[in-house]
Amino acid sequence: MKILTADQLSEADKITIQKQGITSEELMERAATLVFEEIHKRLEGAPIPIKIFCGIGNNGGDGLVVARHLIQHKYDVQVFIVNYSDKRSDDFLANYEKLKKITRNWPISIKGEDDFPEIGTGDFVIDAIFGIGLNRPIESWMGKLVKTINKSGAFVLAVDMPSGLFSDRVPEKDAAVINASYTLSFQTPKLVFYLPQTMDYAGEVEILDIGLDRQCISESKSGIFLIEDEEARMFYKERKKNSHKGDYGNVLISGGSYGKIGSVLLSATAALRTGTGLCTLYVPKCGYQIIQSGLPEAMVLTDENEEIITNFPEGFGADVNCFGMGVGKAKQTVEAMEKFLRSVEKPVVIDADGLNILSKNNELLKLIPENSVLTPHPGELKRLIGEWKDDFEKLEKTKEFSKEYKVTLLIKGAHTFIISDDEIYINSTGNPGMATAGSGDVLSGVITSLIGQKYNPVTAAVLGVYAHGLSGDIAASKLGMESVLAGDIAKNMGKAFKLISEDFSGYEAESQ
Ligand SMILES: NC(=O)C1=CN([C@@H]2O[C@H](COP(=O)(O)OP(=O)(O)OC[C@H]3O[C@@H](n4cnc5c(N)ncnc54)[C@H](OP(=O)(O)O)[C@@H]3O)[C@@H](O)[C@H]2O)[C@H](O)CC1
Ligand SMILES: [K+]
Repeated sequence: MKILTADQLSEADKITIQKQGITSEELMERAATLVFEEIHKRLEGAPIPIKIFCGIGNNGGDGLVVARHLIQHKYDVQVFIVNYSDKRSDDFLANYEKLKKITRNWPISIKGEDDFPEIGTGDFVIDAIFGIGLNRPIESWMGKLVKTINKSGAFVLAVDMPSGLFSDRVPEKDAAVINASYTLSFQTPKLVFYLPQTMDYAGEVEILDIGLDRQCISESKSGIFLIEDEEARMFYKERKKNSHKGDYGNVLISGGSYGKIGSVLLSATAALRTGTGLCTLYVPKCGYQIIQSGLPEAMVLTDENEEIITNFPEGFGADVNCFGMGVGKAKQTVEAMEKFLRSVEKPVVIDADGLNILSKNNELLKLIPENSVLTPHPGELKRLIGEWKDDFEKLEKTKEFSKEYKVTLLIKGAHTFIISDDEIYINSTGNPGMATAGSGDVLSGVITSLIGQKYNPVTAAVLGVYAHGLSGDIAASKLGMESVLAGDIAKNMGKAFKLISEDFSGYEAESQ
């Protein structure tokens, strides 16, 4: 799903009104009715106290529409108008009048701290103070109101955006921003729902299709995409009946050192479980028996050194190479990596210590073949591209790096970002159970495997991250998050691809 900016959404808003021949009030009614329906579906008429805080713009207008429907369905509702200015929007005013006609319990105006209501843990708060129209930090008594709501312990549902959260920048430290439990957002996801510094404000996010003009959305220029089941299925290529192992890639994974042979074993297991035809590992001598007995399906080549990699096999001719997990940073290993980079022409996958070697030996960067995939976690990324001020700058600097060296980079996290040139793909699968040793080694194996199966490297990275997360979700649904091991992520890969290629209903049924 495409991610649009606030300006693009406002534009789509106008074009929709024009093309569909509706008024903006009708569009508000449509959007906010969907919010009501979602709430009604969950509350099923429960008599809990609902407090709706409405601003005086269109986000506030949405709040008034939701209030009207809830009252008409006999919910216990009190509306508060956060009366910070006289500049009320037309649609706010129209809905204010409509609300007054259906209830004697008129909205209460809040003009300062003295008007703040008591808010308790048992309340259901709807935040409709500001949406995508926020253009400056929330200040004075309004800021205190936001902080009071946050401290109340009530369940907070944000309409479109948590108030105080900008769609295009990170709030200042101590800024007043609603900490929503749940956000129902209109039409497209917003980038800030997925960035580590801002994602917690939104809580759980659901996107409501409010029927904005499809053509306008598809023509809106955006380089940011949320990757969900639909996209993953689009990328997936079925295995042909008339095929053999040579069609699915000859992969060489080089890595490991004494005490870290498990990293390569995990990568290779993941590559084979992702469908690789032939998998060879290049490891120090000490890894030979471990690999042969741990993964008989893999072939092993050993370095002349017992404990570290000091060389790179010449003329092996793999379809794709992966280098780095567990290799350490010894001088001879750096030389081996240089030899590796000089000897390969096709895109490679570089992970872990391979990345740390690159950040310490910048002259190697220009040797990386075009279209290669680099898979850093945030610490490794920082060593590669330098410090960043905030998540937005992190994205910009990563894009610059990607353009300069013509590579795809991952930024691993709760939502892994895949960055290639000017495009950003945000992954939607995965869970905190995957924050475990070796999880990254498995991911490198999956991406390497997909490149070997002739996916282009960007698609391999996007689909690989998605499948890795989905496999982790399957593992967590069986084992519980705490018990997920990296090996479980590799083990469930087939099931993940089965879901991607078939349909997701089975997974939903199983995880309940
Ligand atoms: N686009 C859609 O798909 C639809 C959106 N809807 C809803 O509309 C809001 C956006 O509404 P808008 O009126 O543009 O903006 P807000 O309600 O978020 O804000 C209202 C005005 O408040 C002023 N402002 C901004 N920041 C602050 C602040 N920190 N303190 C005080 N005042 C502030 C600003 O006006 P100024 O003239 O003072 O700059 C805003 O314009 C969207 O989020 C949806 O909820 C439709 O209902 C359906 C379609
Ligand atoms: K809001």
